[in-house]
Amino acid sequence: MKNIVVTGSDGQLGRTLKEFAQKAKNTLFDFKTSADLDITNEQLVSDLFKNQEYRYCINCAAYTNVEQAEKNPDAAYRVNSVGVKNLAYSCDAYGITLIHISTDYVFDGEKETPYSVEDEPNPINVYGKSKLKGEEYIRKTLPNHFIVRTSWLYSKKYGHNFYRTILRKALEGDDLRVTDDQKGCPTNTETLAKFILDEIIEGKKPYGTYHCTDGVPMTWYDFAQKILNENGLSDKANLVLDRNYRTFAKRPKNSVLS
Ligand SMILES: NC(=O)C1=CN([C@@H]2O[C@H](COP(=O)(O)OP(=O)(O)OC[C@H]3O[C@@H](n4cnc5c(N)ncnc54)[C@H](OP(=O)(O)O)[C@@H]3O)[C@@H](O)[C@H]2O)C=CC1
Ligand SMILES: Cc1cn([C@H]2C[C@H](O)[C@@H](COP(=O)(O)OP(=O)(O)O[C@H]3O[C@@H](C)C(=O)[C@@H](O)[C@H]3O)O2)c(=O)[nH]c1=O
Repeated sequence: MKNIVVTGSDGQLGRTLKEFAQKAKNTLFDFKTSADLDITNEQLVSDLFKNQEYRYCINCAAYTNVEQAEKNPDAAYRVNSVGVKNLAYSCDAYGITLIHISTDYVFDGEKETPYSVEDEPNPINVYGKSKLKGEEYIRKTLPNHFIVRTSWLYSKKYGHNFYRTILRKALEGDDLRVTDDQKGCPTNTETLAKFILDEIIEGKKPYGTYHCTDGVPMTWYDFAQKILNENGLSDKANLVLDRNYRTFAKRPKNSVLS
């Protein structure tokens, strides 16, 4: 029997894992929302991990608001760096394997070709820097870890993401102004959940860093077009290419992961 705790379980990835967990055999899942377990509270994390017999911790908890992170870096670092450090520390103390999710935004986007796990990170925004720090704490303190970087994550059903924002705006009849100045691979949370459960946990991959995406590079504008097509809204919606779409945070021009 595998005992798995999932932190940040009310986010889009956490909720997808919860759905998949219903089909998993020989596995006991313990889903912890931010209200159940605040990963920034070292004592709470330690007390929980000490008293349970977890074999894995899948960390889906994160500060993911890229724009807000620029305005409130402390909040982003607290969750994405200090919170992750707390998890790594307690995982090490109680013999738990940490499966941690990271991001394409650890790269600066200056490379012309896809980024491999061997490429040197160099984040250009606060969110990316805070996530890289989290990765570094894990590598420093915990040998038994998996760091899985993904990109442009979306769920059609749960949470806040580009897919659901574009769909909502289109259905409300808003004009869609979307940039094409970045290239990345949109990734469905279902792909990532399967990778974690089937390939990492069941497939027994060696510890280390992995990239997991849906493997089809595109711009945000291409992605918006795809979302409209998929939902039969291409003719009705007004999608406009807007290279001046204003954002506070810098984002990597190319963050395609190989
Ligand atoms: N979204 C994306 O496009 C991408 C995400 N990733 C990474 O994938 C992982 C999953 O992301 P995703 O599911 O999209 O994220 P979401 O923003 O959907 O969910 C994050 C969850 O973390 C919780 N959380 C925040 N702070 C804490 C805390 N201190 N303690 C415990 N829980 C907390 C949130 O709870 P609450 O809402 O209550 O604050 C929320 O339920 C993250 O590591 C993210 O960095 C990587 C690449 C792309
Ligand atoms: C909603 C919207 C965004 N955009 C632009 C802004 C930005 O440059 C780009 C993406 O915007 P978003 O704010 O939706 O996505 P963003 O927050 O940049 O998404 C990122 O989230 C973090 C958590 C990650 O780890 C990354 O992999 C990535 O998915 O598209 C438009 O041009 N038009 C729009 O209507």
